[in-house]
Amino acid sequence: MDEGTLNASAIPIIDFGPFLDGFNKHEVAGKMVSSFKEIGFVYLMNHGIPTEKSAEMFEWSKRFFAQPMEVKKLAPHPPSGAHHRGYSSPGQEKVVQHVYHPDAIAEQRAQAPDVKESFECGREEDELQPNIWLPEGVLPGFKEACLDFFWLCHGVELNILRALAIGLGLSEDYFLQYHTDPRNQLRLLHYPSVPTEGLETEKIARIGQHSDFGSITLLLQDDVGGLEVEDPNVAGSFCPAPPIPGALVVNAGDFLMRWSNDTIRSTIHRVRAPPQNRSVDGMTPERYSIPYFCCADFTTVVDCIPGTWSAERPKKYEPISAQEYIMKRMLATY
Ligand SMILES: O=C(O)CCC(=O)C(=O)O
Ligand SMILES: [Fe+2]
Repeated sequence: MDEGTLNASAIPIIDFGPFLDGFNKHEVAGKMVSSFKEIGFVYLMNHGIPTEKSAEMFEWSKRFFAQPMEVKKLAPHPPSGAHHRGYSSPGQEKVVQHVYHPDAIAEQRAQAPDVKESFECGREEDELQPNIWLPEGVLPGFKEACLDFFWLCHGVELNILRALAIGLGLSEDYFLQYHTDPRNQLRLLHYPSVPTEGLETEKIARIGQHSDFGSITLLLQDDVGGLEVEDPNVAGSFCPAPPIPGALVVNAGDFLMRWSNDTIRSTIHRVRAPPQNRSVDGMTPERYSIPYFCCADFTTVVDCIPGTWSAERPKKYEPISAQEYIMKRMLATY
């Protein structure tokens, strides 16, 4: 692995409890924004997702991925990334960073496919990207568990957006006006056990380096490890973001970077072999994670927030339509 100048402790651990109970909102909000400005990631404790709820969701994820391939394919992800729902088998999706030409995408995919499988869902009423479930009677309870978890994460998202607004000196509900019609995506990820050598020699990837597209991402990971975050001061140098029991990893996506005129970072990250060699017989153990991608309403035009730009510090980004940006990036991954 690359030698980073950051270490695990470079991503601050913040107790969100005093924000939620109103005891010390401004201090928590300030710490979160500082950390988003420095590294784009935080570990949140007391975030509002009860431990038993995340444990249950991981159990459902394991049950889903343990189904035979022909069963999982009964909820098939469509061939295009524009309808990002249902099951994708290993190699079907390749996450890329601002690569849009089909030949260039094909080349990256051939070099190192992402060896992961995933299941994506949104809210049930999303008419633009309808959910794709297993047929009735197959894995009963799975759909309800996913939808419950989707809404639980949405509540946590709104609280984090409130804190970020306060930390940026805006009114508490500033970002809420752009998050009224959730186009969010709950993703179950399973990285099967693979030869460690393949990961080390980069012939295979777990997830290639990328920034997230939306406002913020909430991420739960199991205890295997392997998530790495780019050192914001040294391009190409990565440090581990190891699992911390009970913590929710929260990172800023491209929209927050653009809203804040590049003061908040949408940091590049990837998943590789876990830092401690955990191979057994040359195989890296399987890994499960659950990201929840929070997106701005598709009608939003994401533009630099007043106060983040001036004659001396011009806007770095043109205003963009949230829907167009998300679609452009998703199309490049399938
Ligand atoms: O599996 C992980 O820990 C990270 C996944 C991720 O970065 C993504 O799906 O965007
Ligand atoms: Fe990501």
